[in-house]
Amino acid sequence: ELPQNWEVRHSRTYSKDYYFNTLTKESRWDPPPMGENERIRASHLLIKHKDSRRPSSWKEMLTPHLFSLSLPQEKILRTKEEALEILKRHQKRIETGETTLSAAATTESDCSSARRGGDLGHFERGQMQKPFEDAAFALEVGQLSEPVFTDSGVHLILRTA
Ligand SMILES: N=C(N)NCCC[C@H](NC(=O)[C@@H]1CCC/C1=C/[C@H](COP(=O)(O)O)NC=O)C(N)=O
Repeated sequence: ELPQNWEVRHSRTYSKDYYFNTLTKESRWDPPPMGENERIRASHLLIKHKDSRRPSSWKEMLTPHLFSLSLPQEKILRTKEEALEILKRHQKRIETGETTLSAAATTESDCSSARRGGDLGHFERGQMQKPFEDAAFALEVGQLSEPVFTDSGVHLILRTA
């Protein structure tokens, strides 16, 4: 059995079989391992903090700062610890069924995916920051992660496919 999009082909030049990926057009002599280019789908709720790689978000722009200069992208000032506390409150509300990850992400996530209920679409290994990828690929479909830290901030991840 081969991962999705891979098939066995025969090389007449070398008179031996090889493996061809009909999607990426890649060819290999050795069979690709199962689960290597597995694609999953996930949504997330991201709470950023002052040390995030991009410490600003659509939400900060909408928060009316009466007396501060309305800079194009307000800087997020909360600490990483404060971000974790905020995320843990959302985690509890989702785990108790009081809300859903999608509803919480829509209003609370600092990622632009908030407008899609946190949906990041399908992705393979190699696309997301490693801590996020490892956590997402370890989830069963329908399972919610514990808080995950990346350079973006602190995430809750729900694997959806
Ligand atoms: N394929 C899809 N849908 N988009 C490309 C994702 C690129 C990827 N992004 C991430 O790893 C962060 C952590 C997990 C989700 C994610 C979302 C970030 C978080 O916000 P930011 O730190 O960028 O301001 N917003 C968008 O990229 C990366 N390699 O940087």
